[in-house]
Amino acid sequence: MPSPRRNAEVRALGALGVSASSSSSPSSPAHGGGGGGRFEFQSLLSSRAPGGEPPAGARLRVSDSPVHRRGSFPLAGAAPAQAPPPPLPEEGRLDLNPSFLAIALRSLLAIDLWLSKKLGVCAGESSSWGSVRPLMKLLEISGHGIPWLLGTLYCLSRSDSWAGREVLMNLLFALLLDLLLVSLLKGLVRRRRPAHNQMDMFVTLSVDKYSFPSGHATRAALVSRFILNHLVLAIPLRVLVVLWAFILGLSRVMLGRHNVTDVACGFFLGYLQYSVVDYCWLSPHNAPVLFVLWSQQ
Ligand SMILES: CC(C)=CCC/C(C)=C/CC/C(C)=C/COP(=O)(O)O
Repeated sequence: MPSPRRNAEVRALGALGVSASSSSSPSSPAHGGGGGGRFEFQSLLSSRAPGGEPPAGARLRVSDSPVHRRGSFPLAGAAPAQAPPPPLPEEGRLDLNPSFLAIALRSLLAIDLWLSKKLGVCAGESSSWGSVRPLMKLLEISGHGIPWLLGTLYCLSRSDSWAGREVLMNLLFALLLDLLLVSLLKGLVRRRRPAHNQMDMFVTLSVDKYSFPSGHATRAALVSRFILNHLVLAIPLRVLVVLWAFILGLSRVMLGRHNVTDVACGFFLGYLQYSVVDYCWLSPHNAPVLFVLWSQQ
């Protein structure tokens, strides 16, 4: 009997449109293209007995491709192959032993793309929720880096208390750290924005052609955590801050700017960034240079 684990792996790959062993087109990235290799799940399916006969658990046909037929085992009950197949040459063979983690990640990505497309209801004027698009774009500006940076600088210049200056200086540091980290990650990961996105965003940096992680989501999580921890607000206002962050994140997917994972990871990153800011909290004691402007007045 094939082990349940093997069957599950083969089924999961089938669901993803990947056959466990097949002749693949070199140009097809979904089939590990670029190298023209075949996916040969050797360790899954070819743990043969020393005599060349496959173990009972390996009597599982996963592909009908000619290449695989040559190197695979027949279905249980079918006539056995006349001679054991010659081993595939090492060169040019792409061994792929997908772990459950890899399959889970691929499945997650497939779900991510599907869900993001479904939720992208404001991606264009003609989309099903196209009439809400202007509102979503307004929300987009509310989480943009420029208003937050300029707003913080303005408040800093007007602040007349040390406590206020300290908080604002740390908010400025948080916003700059966020811009830096998001730009670095976008440049490293280079995940393209969804195909249905229209690139009509208000002032962007060059890395903003990439989508992972969502800068709006990191900022929303960072700023809302910052506000909740450093401003004394009535409960309804606190709820409003959390709602703003959540809706801003959702609007990124609805506008077609991001996939769901870009936003989810963005929220997580922004949450972590706040912890870093809190840990490195700047004050006139540990960073007097930053406060020197005011001490001279
Ligand atoms: C000081 C400095 C370099 C300011 C630049 C501010 C700026 C242009 C930020 C870009 C904000 C933006 C468009 C982020 C993209 O957000 P996603 O949610 O689409 O990743």
